[in-house]
Amino acid sequence: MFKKQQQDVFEERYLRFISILGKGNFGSVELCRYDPWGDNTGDLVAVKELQSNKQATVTDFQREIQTISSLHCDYIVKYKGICYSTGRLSTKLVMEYLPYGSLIGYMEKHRQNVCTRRLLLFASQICKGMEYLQSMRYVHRDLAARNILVASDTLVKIADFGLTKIIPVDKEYYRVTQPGESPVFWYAPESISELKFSHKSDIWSFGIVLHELFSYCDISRNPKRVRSYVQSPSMAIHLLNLLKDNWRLPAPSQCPPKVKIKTDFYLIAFLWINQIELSSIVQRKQVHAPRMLP
Ligand SMILES: CCc1cc(O)ccc1-c1ccc2c(C(=O)Nc3ccc(C)nc3)n[nH]c2c1
Repeated sequence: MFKKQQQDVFEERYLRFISILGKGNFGSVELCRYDPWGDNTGDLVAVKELQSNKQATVTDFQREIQTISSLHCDYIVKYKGICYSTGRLSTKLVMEYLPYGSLIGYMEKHRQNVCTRRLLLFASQICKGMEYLQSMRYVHRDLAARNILVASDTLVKIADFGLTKIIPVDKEYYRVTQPGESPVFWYAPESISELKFSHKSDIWSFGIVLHELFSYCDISRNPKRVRSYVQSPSMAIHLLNLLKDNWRLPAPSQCPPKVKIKTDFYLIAFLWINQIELSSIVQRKQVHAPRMLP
């Protein structure tokens, strides 16, 4: 079923369940310790098990494993391997464990200590992770602060590749057949209206992530027009009409003037399209880029 490399295969008998980390696209994520010596010195890992055996989900899960195992980037959560249950009744995806959890939870806990420089550092790391994904012709399709994980106070990584698709060589976009649970608030207009996904729609989602970042992931700071995250079809139509009337998310109120780009808060995403390093614009704007910015 998968190309097996020795270090990729984990033995179920050494995978010790610790706790549930969360529930994502068609699977729950568990914190486990892979402890072959049985002395609690093994590594902590994040494990996703396929919950349902619907064929379509099995195929999606296999695609997720093929996708994540082909990605090697400092700003993307690292694949560690797979674990077959006895009798191969189920397969588990084993990933590196990031101890600080999602960006949303991190901001709730550490918001007072996160300055503009750190937000720009996180934005540039997400940007670089997405540039790498784009270079591999992948479209993430679910880029949102909830799918950004925090490895340390100075490092974030892109996670959850359950909806990721590869753009065919002869095409510029991927069109999905069924909408599924659509996080429309992060969707570009063409993704809402035509289920079309491309590098450009990922960049649109990146713009929404920037808004989340500079709102410190505080949902109460969203404009009244699109407060609810309800994924109802009527919400999708409402949002699409707003966007067609050229309404855009305003830069968050507490966004520092130095970062608030006059033309459009999406300028940072524009830099991505043109492969311009965020750090160069930050320096040009005399925004004191964090020392950590490469
Ligand atoms: C295995 C599922 C998956 C699939 C994929 O394609 C890409 C990434 C992941 C993934 C998802 C979640 C995590 C986590 C975490 O949730 N960590 C944490 C830490 C602390 C707290 C409070 N909550 C949470 N760590 N590594 C993770 C990798």
